[in-house]
Amino acid sequence: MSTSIQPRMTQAFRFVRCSYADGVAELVYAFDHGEELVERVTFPNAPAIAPPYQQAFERALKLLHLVAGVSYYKAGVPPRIEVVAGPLDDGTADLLDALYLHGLAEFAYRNGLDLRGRINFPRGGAPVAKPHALSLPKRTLVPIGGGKDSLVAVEAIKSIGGEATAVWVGNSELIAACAERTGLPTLNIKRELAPQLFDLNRVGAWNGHIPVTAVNSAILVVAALIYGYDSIAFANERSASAATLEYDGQAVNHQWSKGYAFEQLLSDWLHAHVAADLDYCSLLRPFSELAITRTFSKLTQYFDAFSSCNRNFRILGPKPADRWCGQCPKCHFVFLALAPFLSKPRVLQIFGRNLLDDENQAAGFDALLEYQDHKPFECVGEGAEARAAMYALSQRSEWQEDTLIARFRHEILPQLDPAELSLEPWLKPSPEQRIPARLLSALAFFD
Ligand SMILES: CC(=O)N[C@H]1[C@@H](OP(=O)(O)OP(=O)(O)OC[C@H]2O[C@@H](n3ccc(=O)[nH]c3=O)[C@H](O)[C@@H]2O)O[C@H](CO)[C@@H](O)[C@@H]1O[C@H](C)C(=O)N[C@@H](C)C(=O)N[C@@H](CCC(=O)O)C(=O)O
Ligand SMILES: Nc1ncnc2c1ncn2[C@@H]1O[C@H](COP(=O)(O)OP(=O)(O)OP(=O)(O)O)[C@@H](O)[C@H]1O
Repeated sequence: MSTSIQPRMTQAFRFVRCSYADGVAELVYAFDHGEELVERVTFPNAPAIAPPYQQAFERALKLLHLVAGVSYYKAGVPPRIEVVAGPLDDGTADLLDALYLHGLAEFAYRNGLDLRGRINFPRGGAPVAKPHALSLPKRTLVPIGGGKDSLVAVEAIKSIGGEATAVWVGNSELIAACAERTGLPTLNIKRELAPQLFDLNRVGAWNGHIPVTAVNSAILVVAALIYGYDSIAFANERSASAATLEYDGQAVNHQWSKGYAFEQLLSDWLHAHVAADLDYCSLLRPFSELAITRTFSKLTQYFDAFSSCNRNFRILGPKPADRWCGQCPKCHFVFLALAPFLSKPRVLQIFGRNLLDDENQAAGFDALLEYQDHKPFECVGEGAEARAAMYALSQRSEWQEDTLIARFRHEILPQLDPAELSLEPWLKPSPEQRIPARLLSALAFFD
């Protein structure tokens, strides 16, 4: 298939319509009045929507349409945004304005664009009546990403006997294997991007990172109403709220839609628009990456199945041969963050190599430490926690002589304040979280 659209030359991005039938949601977009771009999300074995859930479902579907549009909008970033169904109520417009501005901040920074003042969803629609509780079944959708964080969240919920389903979006066999390994019931939702998007990329559309966690979240809100769940528990860590860098007075955070600001916006929006008893939260919000890797280090049953390397999750591009590419910031960070809590042979067994004994990886680890570089545009912990992990390894005889640890000791450590290198503060939870009362006792799993 080919396309005649020149997205960078267009005047308007249009949310044309969305529909749902027989488990398939169709989300339709267009630039100006050009050809339609249709994304499909398929919910397997979907039962008919129960009548009391109908209004909530329609609102959730509309939100999914608006959120998933970010993949296409970014191809052209035209000056106008139009919603054919009519203007949004102010609360919905606020959510979308924030999501597109902050969720595309990395995209804008890397493409030399400034989206401030450009993203204005049409507003002024009638306010919606606040929804009642729907008496949703007391069970939880736990999204699985194939990496350590969601597996920790699963085990925390299992530890309190919570009823839960492991759910994932997309076709990843790696995620499917992790989901099976949890022993929970599983649910795999399919997502098919409009095929023209790949053609647009080939002919020079704007391209870059999008807030994909927001898209997955909106899909799971729809799923909660189709299948009947009262909560969606992501595994987004505290460190995800920290900006990757500041530029021209704006925080640029690769992980914005994993951060606490987005969690609060979406959770409030759901209570105001969808159902008083549908909770959206992150179970790992109080914890740093290091607190999570410490907990994960005890979950040995997943060591031969998980991978945090995002190259596994490409739709089109090449994937690593053996789960860990060993070259990317996620591989670097997870290696570094797990190592303080495991024996060295265990770490090398998981990754199949010693990334800290390879001088070619120096620049990658320097970026994690924010040494002569900024934090990478990836889902990695804060610079200060990477420095604490590196310091911990530099004090252990089995790691001390490895090339990059030795370099850290001689070159970088003398420039650091020893008072800021302890692991301990990173292992303490912080108070910020939106976890519903029913799941709060799962936090004891991290003690
Ligand atoms: C897997 C991955 O990291 N993909 C990013 C990569 O995409 P690439 O071009 O290398 O290949 P594909 O993944 O096959 O994508 C092909 C094109 O499709 C478009 N696209 C894809 C998915 C989507 O949801 N929307 C899309 O528009 C896009 O044009 C692709 O080029 O580089 C892209 C450009 O920088 C990124 O957009 C791809 O990121 C995916 C959306 C993705 O799923 N990334 C997650 C692994 C990810 O980054 N997760 C974050 C969560 C942060 C958040 O706030 O949500 C994280 O782990 O930190
Ligand atoms: N394909 C997916 N479907 C559903 N949820 C996903 C998917 N990919 C990631 N997520 C969820 O998004 C959140 C952030 O993803 P992230 O990659 O940080 O977590 P992870 O894969 O569990 O762990 P890691 O940090 O080791 O990669 C997690 O709750 C994860 O379950």
